Amino acid sequence: MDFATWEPIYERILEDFGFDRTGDEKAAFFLSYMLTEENTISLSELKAIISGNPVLVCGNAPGLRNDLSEINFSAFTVIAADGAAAVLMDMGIVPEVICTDLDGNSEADIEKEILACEKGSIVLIHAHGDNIDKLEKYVPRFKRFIATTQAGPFNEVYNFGGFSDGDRCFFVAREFGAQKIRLAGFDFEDNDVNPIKKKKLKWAKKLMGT
Ligand SMILES: Nc1ncnc2c1ncn2[C@@H]1O[C@H](COP(=O)(O)OP(=O)(O)OP(=O)(O)O)[C@@H](O)[C@H]1O
Ligand SMILES: Nc1nc2c(c(=O)[nH]1)N=C(CO)CN2
Ligand SMILES: [Mg+2]
Repeated sequence: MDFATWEPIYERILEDFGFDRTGDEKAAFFLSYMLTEENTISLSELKAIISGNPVLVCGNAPGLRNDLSEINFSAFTVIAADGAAAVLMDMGIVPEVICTDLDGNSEADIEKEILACEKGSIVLIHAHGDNIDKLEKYVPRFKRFIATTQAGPFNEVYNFGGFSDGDRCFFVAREFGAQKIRLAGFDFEDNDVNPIKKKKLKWAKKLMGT
């Protein structure tokens, strides 16, 4: 999605949450300074594993494990949203792609994302106004990654659309030409979550058009 299309949606999201665009821009700038020639993954590598392939996008709803029990993993490129990566790793599956803002459920989950990266996952690390501390702490531990922002893209900091980890996975699958997208671990109506998460799920549902 080009930024001109995303920007009005982004502005509505900022207003709804009371988030500040400047904070997102500062975080994106901070992340951009952590990119080197060695730790940057090219978009062509990402495209090569998505384009023309069926993609399984995994959210981290409580039903994820159950949903995954029906999946033939060899038929899909797997894209995992933050905590969903840890669930997959615990099942012995290394997702091909992970979208994360590094604020998953626990430090143990982040360690599993770092391990997945070592085992070949392409990790899209997302900068926003509320995760600069996490970027500073964990980004140096990722061997290779792609930097993303929800504000304006610049240099090698990309915006493929989407806000929370799950809907960003979906936008990445679409942007890079997935042949079809199957969802696992998405429960937009989950009431067993805090009010902010509830609002994020409401936006995810809207953005993913379900
Ligand atoms: N019922 C649900 N509870 C939690 N996550 C869900 C649910 N349904 C779908 N998801 C998706 O799973 C993604 C990963 O969830 P998880 O709780 O691991 O990460 P998170 O880091 O807290 O998410 P985010 O940072 O995007 O708020 C979310 O971004 C969301 O889009
Ligand atoms: N500024 C800001 N942006 C976000 C935030 C957040 O807490 N603050 N959380 C997200 C997904 O959890 C995605 N984007
Ligand atoms: Mg997260």
